[in-house]
Amino acid sequence: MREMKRLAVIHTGGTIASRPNPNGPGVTPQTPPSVPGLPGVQVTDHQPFTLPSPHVTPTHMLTLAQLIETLAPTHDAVVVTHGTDTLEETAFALHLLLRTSTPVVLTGSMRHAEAASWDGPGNLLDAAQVALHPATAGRGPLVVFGGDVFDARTVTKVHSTAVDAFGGYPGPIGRIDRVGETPQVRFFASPEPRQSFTPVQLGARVDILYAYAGWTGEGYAEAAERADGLVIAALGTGNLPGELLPLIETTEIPVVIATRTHAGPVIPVYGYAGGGATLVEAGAIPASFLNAHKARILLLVLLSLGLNRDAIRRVFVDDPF
Ligand SMILES: NC(=O)C[C@H](N)C(=O)O
Repeated sequence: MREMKRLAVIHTGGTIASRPNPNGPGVTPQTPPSVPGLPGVQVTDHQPFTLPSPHVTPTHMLTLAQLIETLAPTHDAVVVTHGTDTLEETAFALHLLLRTSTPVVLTGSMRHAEAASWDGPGNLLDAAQVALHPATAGRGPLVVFGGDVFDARTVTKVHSTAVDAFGGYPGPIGRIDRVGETPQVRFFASPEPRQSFTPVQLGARVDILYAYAGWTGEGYAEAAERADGLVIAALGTGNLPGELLPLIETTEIPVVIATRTHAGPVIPVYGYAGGGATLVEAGAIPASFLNAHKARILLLVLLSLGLNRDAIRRVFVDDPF
């Protein structure tokens, strides 16, 4: 007889666990969903916390990583349900923190359990079947949403209400569809080597500043004073107004430059004051393809490990992550 597969489902809240609030306005996370129809699979449910994802912090992400590491040796796969607003930050944190090779898939929903168009059960079944599929091993944590399979490094929420809420350049790395009840899982990319980091806490403070036309550095000095590291969602390939250059030159803490555009890398092209080449010369660290909020997660992991600015630069610039 074929052995039952073991799937751990970790519920953390979000719209997929939400319904109208009986005591007040709006919808709130209440009851976690169950995975619909998975014959031959033994499912165990875990609920480390039940939060709307805007309330999820890096400390919750670390707790989740530790729970996954304890469940992984006795399970074939792990699914995490999560609110969609910060799902990509948790997915990327898990990408950095997890050492296990047990497949981990995150999902959520855009419509709550009492909405006619609730997308929770479909996404949850998709996530479970992708997680249990043999081709999923070795890919690091994935996000499955609307049938698309995304890499944790590149996935981003691209729509505030649509059911197909996730995308991100260069797009999905796989897809799940069904013929009858049989899942058809296809991947379009090969697994890549990853390194993992093991901080015991994520207590560093990293603030994000958002660049705009006419920014002369408002808020920069205060942020540099209170934080252990800064990320700037900069313009284009990683450029800023000229007024920012002297501020960055005199900043001792790591300053990471991401782009506020929705695709493409940060590269040191421009040599005018505040251009990317001058910022890198002034000590700023380019975030490559990471968006600002994922660059923040990497920076706070590295700061929490006690790495200095040069070591942090090496991880951002040289190492696969
Ligand atoms: N669709 C969702 O899950 C959004 C919700 N505000 C959350 O992130 O918790």
